[in-house]
Amino acid sequence: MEGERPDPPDVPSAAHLMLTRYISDLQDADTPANPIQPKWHTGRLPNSKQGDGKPRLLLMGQRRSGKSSISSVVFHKMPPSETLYLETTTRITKDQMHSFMDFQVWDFPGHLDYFDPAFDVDNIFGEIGALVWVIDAQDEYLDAINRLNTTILNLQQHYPSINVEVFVHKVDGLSEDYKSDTFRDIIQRVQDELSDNGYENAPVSFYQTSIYDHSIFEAFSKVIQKLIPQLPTLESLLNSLCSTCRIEKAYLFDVLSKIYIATDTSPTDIGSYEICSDYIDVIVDISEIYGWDRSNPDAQKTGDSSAQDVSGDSGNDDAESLITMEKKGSNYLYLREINKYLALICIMSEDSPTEKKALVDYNVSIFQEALQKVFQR
Ligand SMILES: Nc1nc2c(ncn2[C@@H]2O[C@H](COP(=O)(O)OP(=O)(O)OP(=O)(O)O)[C@@H](O)[C@H]2O)c(=O)[nH]1
Repeated sequence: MEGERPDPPDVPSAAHLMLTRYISDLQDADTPANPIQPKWHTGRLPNSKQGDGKPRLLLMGQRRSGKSSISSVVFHKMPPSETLYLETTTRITKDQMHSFMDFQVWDFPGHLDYFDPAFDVDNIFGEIGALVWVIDAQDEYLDAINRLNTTILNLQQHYPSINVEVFVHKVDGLSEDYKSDTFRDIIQRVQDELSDNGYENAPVSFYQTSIYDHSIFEAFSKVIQKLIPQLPTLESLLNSLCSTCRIEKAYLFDVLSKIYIATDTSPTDIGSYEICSDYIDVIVDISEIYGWDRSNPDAQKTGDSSAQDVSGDSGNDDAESLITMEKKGSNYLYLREINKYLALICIMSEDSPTEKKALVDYNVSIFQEALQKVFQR
């Protein structure tokens, strides 16, 4: 299950040169090197009144479309079946998330008209990173689309940089044909309305989601990724790690929410995300039983053996690192806790990855150092 970090192995120089090069470039890592501004909102929130730069996600949509369920399942680990007993939301519910980055999730009651002059529209939309609009695909959705269209058109006039993320939700109960027809129909209706009003390139994206499978986590991963300014740097680091160690797919996960904040740029499929996400559950369960409270400074001072860094790496504040190799069909999974919030999971299909484990360990530790410079916290 766990292994000690070995002495740096005798690796081919090209292998670690590639990653160390990224470290030396990292002074600029906060700002993507590309001078072209990304078309999505980067979470920097230049208009932020508080200037706290904490992206805010708004959850909006019709009554009973599933907004509170999504927030409870993704951010509070509520089992999906328990959402049946959620009460209707009557006031705006604000959740503060403290994870690899701080952000807020605001859950809106379904019946509110946000553009009513009684509301301080600037206070609601002035500082947001993304608007997640939830449509119940099992219900009559024309009203929902009309409201969505009105909202997008309003936003386009006053806050054109806000990402609108449309979740076509509750697709679990639909047949494959009906599901794809509904999805296409919704996209068509929104795009027609936008182009009729001259907004061809509005930042609107669509996802099929359900709280009963991994789709909601995958969709949220993509929403959150657009708010991470360092995303291009993270992707480059992961690409480099994959090519150096011949890893098929690497994900950087936020352990608690199971959102992946970055992956290498090879094609993603939901199957590999599911395997990794289930694996995180296993690790979280095991570390709840056998883990230790790393925030306890006394334990380190007294040299309590239960609080030792399992990696044996005593200079590292985010000390615990966990290495696992497991055979899953023909694939192997490698997990390493990167810091308090993040874990790296790699999928490999080598015949015998144990032979190159030292190389992977070494490169992952370099990746870990690089990441600490990208995410200061
Ligand atoms: N089948 C299915 N049901 C879902 C899904 N997500 C939510 N639900 C159900 O939808 C119902 C309404 O969910 P809520 O989360 O309360 O909806 P809401 O949008 O917050 O509703 P308001 O608070 O009234 O605005 C609950 O019974 C949930 O169990 C889903 O993905 N699939």
